[in-house]
Parts: sequence; C-alpha cells; structure tokens
Amino acid sequence: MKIGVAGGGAFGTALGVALALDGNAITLWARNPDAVATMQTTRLNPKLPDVPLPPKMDFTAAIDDLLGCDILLLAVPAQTLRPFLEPLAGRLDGKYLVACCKGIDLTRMTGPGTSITELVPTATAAVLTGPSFAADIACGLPTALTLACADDAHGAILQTALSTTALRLYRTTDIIGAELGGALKNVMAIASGVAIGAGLGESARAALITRGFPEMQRLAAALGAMPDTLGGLSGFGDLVLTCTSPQSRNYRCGVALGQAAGFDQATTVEGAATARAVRQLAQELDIDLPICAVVADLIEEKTDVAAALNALLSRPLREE
Ligand SMILES: NC(=O)c1ccc[n+]([C@@H]2O[C@H](COP(=O)([O-])OP(=O)(O)OC[C@H]3O[C@@H](n4cnc5c(N)ncnc54)[C@H](O)[C@@H]3O)[C@@H](O)[C@H]2O)c1
Ligand SMILES: O=P(O)(O)OC[C@H](O)CO
Repeated sequence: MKIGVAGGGAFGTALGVALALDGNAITLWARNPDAVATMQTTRLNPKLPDVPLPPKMDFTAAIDDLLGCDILLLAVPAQTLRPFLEPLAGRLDGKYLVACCKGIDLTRMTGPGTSITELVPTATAAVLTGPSFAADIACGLPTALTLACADDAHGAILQTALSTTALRLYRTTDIIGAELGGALKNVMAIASGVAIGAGLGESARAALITRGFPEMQRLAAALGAMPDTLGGLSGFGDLVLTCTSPQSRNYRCGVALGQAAGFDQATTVEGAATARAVRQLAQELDIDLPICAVVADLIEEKTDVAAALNALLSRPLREE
C-alpha cells in the first residue's frame, strides 16, 4: 500500500524517514513550497537537522500528489486537522486516514480520530499515538506506539503496514481512549514543567504525574473510553515520557511558565489549547480536573504559579 504523509514538521518527517528506510516509497506533503524545495534539494529538514532524508522520500506542496496514496498519516498540528480535512473531505473516500497529532479541537471538543470520522465517514479512521520523540523515531531508536482503529481487521492491516523493526505498533480498537491519552498527557507535561521551573522539586512533579493520571482517566471514562486504555502506551506511557523529558516542548513550555520566562510562540505546544478544551469539557460534564484547570488558567494568565500552587495545596484532604 502506498503511504503519504501530510505535514512537514518534525513528526511527519520522522515517520516518513522510518517508513522509507523500511522500504516504502513515501510522499510527504507540506504546505510551504519553500520548505518543500529545501527538503527536496538539501535532503534535510531543519526541524530534524541531523537526519538525512532517504532517497525513497519525495516532497510536494501539491495536495493532489497525496490523493494516490492508500494510507495518509495526518501529522499537522491538532488545531489545524479539521481545517486541513474540510476542503478535502469528498476526495478522501475509502482511504486509511491515520491521525498522528495529539490534542482536542477547541472548536468542536473532539479528538483527531473523532474529527476524521465526522468529516470523512467513508474513510477508515485511525490514531497513531504513544511515547515517542520525532528525533528518536527518525534515528531508528526503538519506539512503541499505539495504533487505534475501531475496526480491528483494518487496524491489523495498518499495524503491519506502519511497523518497522524499531517502530513497534500495538493495536487497540479504542480510538477515544488512545486520542485522549495523547492529548491529556501534554497538559500534565506543562504542569510538570511548571513544577520544575518554579523550583518545587522532583517530589512535587511525581505528585503531579500521579494525581494527574486519575484526572486523565476520569475524563476519558466520561467520554466513553475503555477503562484500560489509559494505562497503556498512549496514556501512562506518554505521560511518563513527556512529563520527565526536556526534549518535550510541552514540558519546556511549562518550565518557562514556572520561571516566568518567555517561550517561543511559534513552537508547537499542543497542551496549551488542549488545557482550555479540557477545562470547558470538565465544566460541561461536571468533572473535577483541578490540575488541568490550573494549567489552562496559567496559559491564559488568569493565575500565576503561586496562586495555582495555593489552589492545589488548599484542596480538602481526602482518600487516595
Ligand atoms: N515532534 C514530536 O516528537 C512528536 C511526537 C509525537 C507526536 N507529535 C505530534 O505531531 C503533531 C505535529 O507536531 P510536530 O512535532 O510535527 O510539529 P512541528 O512544529 O515540527 O511541525 C508542525 C508542522 O505543521 C505545519 N502546519 C502548521 N499549520 C498547518 C496547517 N494549517 N496546515 C498544514 N500544515 C500546517 C507547519 O508548517 C509545520 O511544518 C503534533 O500534534 C504533535 O503532538 C509530535
Ligand atoms: O514535544 P512534545 O511535548 O509535543 O511531545 C512529543 C511527543 O508527543 C512525546 O510522545
């Protein structure tokens, strides 16, 4: 099956590199023609500067070049997935559309897999998520991800097509659980970064990760996820990675917030919009998600670190 990638950022490129080195011819679409020309001629992507782009990868800024692919890996940022798909919806019938972004769409309060199902109901929607840094995947380091597809037979086809020796895909039919794990861990990574940036210590970070996990589980359960999914790679696995590694942009954004320092607004920090979406969902569903709420307030500068800490520490004592 022919594989295409939509999105010329770090993650789409890394997936393309891994699959091209595994023998697949990869077409990668990026919206910026200059970026495409650079990749085609230099065989480098500045977002992954140390990684040569394999000969089996081709680059295009013409969206029509993707339409001959059977499997499309959608690696545009989460808030841009719907605007990307909407004009293409009638031209993607029957394809495998695999969301590779992590977040909750602020306009519709849906995760990326759900957005695909809504916008292109004739496609097979799937979500690829889990603990993975683009640079690790592109360098061929061992990585395990979750491939979620409601139809398990189609999920198995995707699992085989997208796995390589180093990139191991584990399968689930729980799209809601997988996409929520990937979205929510970014909010917790911001919180963890804030704790470290503000000098609150490693113990505070461990407390945030541990108390953050049941928040993830509560929202996932309320939105119909299967109970065990959040305990897997897409939830717990990615929570651990992202809350503990300075490679994570969400974590680094949190560190900057904790230090009251600036952070490059052009950096992709999916947890910022997702925190706001989660705060709204929590209100609508009447669920208590205190860590998510303070992250959203910090992002919007409705609170500062001292007040956020006080809000968390002054909550009533309770059973674990
Ligand atoms: N980088 C990682 O390690 C990693 C790992 C796993 C998942 N992801 C997920 O992959 C998604 C993309 O992240 P990334 O790391 O590739 O980001 P990135 O910042 O490296 O690249 C984002 C790319 O999206 C493009 N883009 C922005 N708006 C667009 C639009 N409207 N239409 C088309 N393209 C647009 C930008 O030009 C850029 O090339 C995110 O949801 C992220 O959570 C990233
Ligand atoms: O750099 P981040 O914070 O977007 O994290 C990248 C991946 O999602 C980690 O699994």
